[in-house]
Amino acid sequence: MKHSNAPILKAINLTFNYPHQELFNNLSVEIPAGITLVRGGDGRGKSSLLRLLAGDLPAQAGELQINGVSLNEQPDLYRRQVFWVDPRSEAFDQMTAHEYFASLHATYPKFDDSLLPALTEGLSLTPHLDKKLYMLSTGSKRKVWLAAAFAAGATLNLLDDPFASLDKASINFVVKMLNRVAGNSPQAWVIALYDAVDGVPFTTTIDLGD
Ligand SMILES: Nc1ncnc2c1ncn2[C@@H]1O[C@H](COP(=O)(O)OP(=O)(O)OP(=O)(O)O)[C@@H](O)[C@H]1O
Repeated sequence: MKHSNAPILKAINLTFNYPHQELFNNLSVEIPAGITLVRGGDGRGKSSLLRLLAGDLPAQAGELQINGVSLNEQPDLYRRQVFWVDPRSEAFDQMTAHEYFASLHATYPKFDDSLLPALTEGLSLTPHLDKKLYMLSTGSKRKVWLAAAFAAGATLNLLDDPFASLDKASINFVVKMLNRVAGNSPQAWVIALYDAVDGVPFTTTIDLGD
């Protein structure tokens, strides 16, 4: 048996539709280690698919498993394997970035503080670490989520439009980090984008159409 080739996430016959917007009917996908691109035009359901995989949006039918742990049967254990933040979240607004990072240890036992100085430096976040998140610009707040993702050590990492609102230097840094984590074989990274970007080593594409 080649365990290393087993998919990290299995979605089986997922169905999710909004009342006036059909999105997914019996969608089955397997996500391996490495970087998976979820691509699609405006409104094709990229964000909704990430939220479904995170266990944030409940599917109307179907099954999700990460390394054999079922979202339906063991929701807490499933969610602890996932790093996901809705980029527009205001849930952590009263925390500083430092406090937010510290709060993640409870959920992610592999959260690696030793990575934070290089991550915050690479994303030019260092001057903002002691500000409450509501004080940060959209781009800086998105950088906090990105730094957290790269430090969390979660099995499945879901990034919604990770280059949005970022300056060029930070985009280059995120591309560099994605190249680094692409080889972390127990980890899967799922990245929702309008289209592929140069320099990111995608291994799999889930195409939601234009
Ligand atoms: N809460 C909701 N109620 C009803 N329809 C919704 C809701 N949220 C999203 N939709 C619709 O579902 C579709 C998919 O939305 P979603 O945000 O998942 O798409 P997306 O591919 O991420 O698009 P974008 O990149 O434009 O955000 C869109 O047509 C959107 O208008």
